[in-house]
Amino acid sequence: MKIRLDSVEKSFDSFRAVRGVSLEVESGELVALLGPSGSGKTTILRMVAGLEYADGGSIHFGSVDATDIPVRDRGVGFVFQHYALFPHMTVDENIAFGMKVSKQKRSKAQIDARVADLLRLVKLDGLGSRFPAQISGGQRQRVALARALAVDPKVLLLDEPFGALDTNVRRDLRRWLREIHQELGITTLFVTHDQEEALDLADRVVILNDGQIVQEGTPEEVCRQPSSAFVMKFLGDTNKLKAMVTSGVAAIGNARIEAPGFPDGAVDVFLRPADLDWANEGEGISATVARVIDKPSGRRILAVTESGEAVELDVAPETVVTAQQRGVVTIERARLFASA
Ligand SMILES: Nc1ncnc2c1ncn2[C@@H]1O[C@H](COP(=O)(O)OP(=O)(O)OP(=O)(O)O)[C@@H](O)[C@H]1O
Repeated sequence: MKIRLDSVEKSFDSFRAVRGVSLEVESGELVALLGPSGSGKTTILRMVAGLEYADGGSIHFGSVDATDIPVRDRGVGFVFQHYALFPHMTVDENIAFGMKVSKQKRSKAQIDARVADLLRLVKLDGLGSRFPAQISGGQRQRVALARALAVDPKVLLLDEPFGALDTNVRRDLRRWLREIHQELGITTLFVTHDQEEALDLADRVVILNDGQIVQEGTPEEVCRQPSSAFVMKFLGDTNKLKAMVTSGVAAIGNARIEAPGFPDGAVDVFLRPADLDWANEGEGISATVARVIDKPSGRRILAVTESGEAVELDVAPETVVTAQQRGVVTIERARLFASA
């Protein structure tokens, strides 16, 4: 089922939380809404769910205008970070709950069979008679997903479903969610403020700031072609350095970066740590090492340029470098944006 939002607006008193958001989620697609805290992600999801009404614009499910359809008739399943399971019901009973109260009548045998299928799907076979307090946080969120799927939703809405879990469990769960999505193909809208999670999981990422979409595209598109300094900074660690453009070329240290279309004058150069390297001499930005931090994936050098700007760069683990050493930061890739 395709979801289409057309110029959707939502204000709380005089505060415009969602400002003219238009968005399409194709049938079977998994789209992540990604943005900093307060950017309007949850409000958009709640409007799609029917838990909040839009002040303006429209929301379509397929060809049906769903804007005024109440939540129970929208055919959506949702999982929220703190949408707790019913503590007094077993895992089986939690999963069966939606089917028991649904308008669509099912026999006990049908419900039991469906619960068993879902338990297998979320890899919790054998845990059906436990209570929520007797399983882990990650397992609870898997039960919450099984419960959401039990009533065959047309659309699945997930709001930071793994937000309260630790990093390793989150990583496992998103791989698992990706597999389930591939198997079931339900149109899914996933809210997160975690860039890695969005890029790892989604077919398409929609980046929000201040209630507006600032960029959307595949993970590859938004990573390779960030449309603004905001997106560049939001998607991952980056250094911002000043450079001067003359005749379409930006000069930074003794390195030169193509700057087509930029007028002469100051420009902001954004450099990801992984797009920089360290050399004893050569073309680049002269700097002095302030600190070296060893990480499982390599070494991060914190350096200071001759003009006093801090630069962080990720280098291979075998790079020989020590604090106070002078050298050159070499540039493999850079992004330029008009000076802020
Ligand atoms: N019921 C409400 N009453 C008043 N203001 C609200 C209400 N719900 C949300 N807001 C405000 O609307 C803005 C957007 O909130 P929303 O929860 O959609 O953001 P978010 O991007 O999901 O943030 P987070 O990642 O922190 O959950 C925020 O400034 C928030 O304070």
